[in-house]
This record gives sequence, C-alpha cells and structure tokens, in this order.
Amino acid sequence: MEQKKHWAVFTDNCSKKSHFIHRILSGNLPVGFEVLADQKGLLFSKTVIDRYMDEEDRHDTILIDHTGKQSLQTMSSGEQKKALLQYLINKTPDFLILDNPFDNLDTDSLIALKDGLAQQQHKISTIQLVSRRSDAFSFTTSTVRLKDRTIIPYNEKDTAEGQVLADSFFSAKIPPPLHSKDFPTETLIDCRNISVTYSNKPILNAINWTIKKGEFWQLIGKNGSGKSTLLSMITGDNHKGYGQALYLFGRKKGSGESVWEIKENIGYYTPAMTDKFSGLHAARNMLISGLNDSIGLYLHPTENQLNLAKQWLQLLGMWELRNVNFCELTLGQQRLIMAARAMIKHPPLLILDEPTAGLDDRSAALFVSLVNKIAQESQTAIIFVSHRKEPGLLPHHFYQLSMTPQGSIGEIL
Ligand SMILES: Nc1ncnc2c1ncn2[C@@H]1O[C@H](COP(=O)(O)OP(=O)(O)OP(=O)(O)O)[C@@H](O)[C@H]1O
Repeated sequence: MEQKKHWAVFTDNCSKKSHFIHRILSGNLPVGFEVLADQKGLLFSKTVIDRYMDEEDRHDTILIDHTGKQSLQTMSSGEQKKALLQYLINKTPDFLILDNPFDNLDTDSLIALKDGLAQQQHKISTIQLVSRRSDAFSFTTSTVRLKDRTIIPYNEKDTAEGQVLADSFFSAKIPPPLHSKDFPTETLIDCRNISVTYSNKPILNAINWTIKKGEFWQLIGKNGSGKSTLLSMITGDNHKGYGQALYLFGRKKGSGESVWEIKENIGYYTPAMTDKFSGLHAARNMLISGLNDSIGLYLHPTENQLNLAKQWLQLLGMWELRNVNFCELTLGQQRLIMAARAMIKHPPLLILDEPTAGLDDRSAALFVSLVNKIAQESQTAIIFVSHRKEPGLLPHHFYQLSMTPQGSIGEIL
C-alpha cells in the first residue's frame, strides 16, 4: 500500500494559519506539499464547528450528528470534535487539515481522537497545525514550521526557550484596583447537593463545592462531565440553579438577586469571548473596558483609569503596543490583555475557562505565569478550567467531576 504523508506544521501566535489553510485548500500548494495536487481536502477546525453550529441554529436542523439526534450547540466540545471528525471521514477526503485538533480535549477524548485518526493513516493524509509539542501525531512523516506565511524547517530549540522566558517575564507587582473593596464574607460560592438534568439525562449529581476568598482552584473533568454547566450555575446564568441550595456571594440563588449583582463579583474570560471579536479597539481600551464590564471601550477613560491601564500594560511588557488594534495583536498577547481585563477590578472571583486553548507552548507558559502571579499577589479567588494539567500552573486545590450514569459527581483531589 502506498504510504500516506502526514505533516506536523508547528505554528506560533504569529503564524498566518488562515492564509496557509486557504492556500492548501485552493490548490496553491507551498513547496513540499506538491503531492496534494488535485486531491480532495477537508478542514477540521473550531471555525468549521462554529460554522455548522450557526447553520444548524439558523435552519433549526441537525447536520453533523450521525444519529441525527443532537445539535452541536448542546454537545460538549469533545463531543463536537468527535462528531465532526466522523462526519468528515464519511466524506472520504484524500487529506484532512486539522487545526489544533486536541484543544479543549481531555486525555481520554484526545486518545480516542488520536486513535481514530491513526486508524485512517493509510487512507487519509493529514496536515496537522499544531502549537504544543506534546500534541504532534506519532505517525507524522514530516515536520515543518509556519513562520508568518512561510514554511520553514522545524527547529526544536524554538519552543524549548518558552518556559525559561516565562518564569522571569513579569517582574512588576500586580497593579492594585482603583477602589479596593473587601468582600464581606469568607465564603464566595457554596454549592450544596446541586444536581442538573437535561432532557432526563443526569449531568451533575449532588455537587458540593465551597469556594472561599483567595483560593486557587483548577476545575478538571472529562469532556461532557459538566464543567461548563457547573460554571453556568456559579455565574448565575443557568436557570436550573433556582430552588436549589446554591449560594452565590452570600445570597441564595433565586432570593431576588439580579444576574448583574452576581456578575459584579466575577471577572470572567473564555477565548470564545473574543474568537469572533472584530471591533476596532486599541489594546489599552480593551483593558480599560474591564472597568465598565463591556468588551471594548465606549466612554472616555479618566486619568486614573489610564494610569491603571499603563501599570498593567507595563507589567505585561505591552506598553509599546497600547495603541495597536486588539485584533492585530498575536493570540498570546490578546489572551494576556483579556486576563488582565478580567482582573483589573480585582473581583472576588476570577474564572478562566480553557484560557490556554490554541496557544503555543511559549504563550501558554506566559499566561500560566501571569495567573500564578495573580493568585500569589491578590485576594481574588481563581477557578482555572483546563483539561490539560497545565505545566507550571500552581493551583491550591483541584475539583474533579467524574462521570457516572447518574450524572457527574464532584471530588476535591
Ligand atoms: N442545553 C443543553 N441541552 C441538552 N444537553 C446539554 C445542554 N447543555 C449541555 N448539555 C449536555 O450536558 C453534558 C455536559 O456538558 P458541558 O458542556 O457542561 O460539559 P463540559 O465538561 O464543559 O465539556 P467540555 O469539556 O467538552 O466543554 C454534555 O453531555 C452535553 O451534551
């Protein structure tokens, strides 16, 4: 049997991935990829999932799930990826371009997806765009790097320097808030026997979790174990919290509080907030907008606000970039700005939901180093949600959701 080619294309946050993908799919092949001429290629990426999700939503239909039962919207990210891969394989492509296929995947789903692809390795060529070294397929036959728009040879040393750089990067202290306000009670969040069911399917089963001031938690659990569902209870967004013993910032859910009163206490960031963001806002204004709880600044900032933004930008090593449009920053820089934006008021609780997804090793290491610093130097409690044990992250506690047929149970590790 003819051996199929499998490329690992290492990207960093300056790589022009869309340009590269477009070239490959339109047949304008870069040097080294000529064997793909006249072959049928398909793209596996988060953008493709988002596109199908929009389409399913607009036409009220189900396109991807082979059982025709579940919409993409209601699937966990792992379920979405499995469903998309199967859907693409069924279309019998000659090659697949996989844009960071393992982001947001827990270890088991990652192994299942890797196995699924390995089984196809003699039938389908793959071009894996990969930002973390540990993610490259074992059956890769050729490794290159995408530098800006150009394919160049891969050099191991380029990524190895990331950790060293991150550890000594942030030298200044975390800037204090403009108005410091001590939260009156020690306990911020108290979930007592919280359960959630969707269409008779039990998702969360009797969750007990207390989060106190200044604690640093990592929330872990397999894809579909209910992490997002649990977060939506904590942020007050899920109506299934009513009538349960859910205490958010000292008040029982459903005791007359507004969602805004809950959210005032939370700094929140998940990459989906800016994935589709196209507004024209300078980096500094994006940061300051965290003071007004908007994404992008629509009011004139005060002297104090400008001064505070300066301190943050200097800490992040991005003062020179203050007037650059947020959308033009690298992915790693955008994430640092958004973490700082969520933290700028020093809220009692900071939630970071899969914040390193899609980052290269070096940018992920920088992000993790910033979060550790926030945990060390502030009174803010942190929930960091991530499937990977992020190298270098130093949470005080792990809260793990484990799936059972009666819904996920929670456990402090
Ligand atoms: N609105 C909904 N209707 C029906 N099922 C839902 C809904 N929202 C979530 N689910 C289901 O609940 C389960 C838990 O989903 P959730 O998104 O909370 O998991 P997760 O741990 O965050 O997953 P991932 O890590 O993949 O993002 C999944 O099986 C999902 O399909």
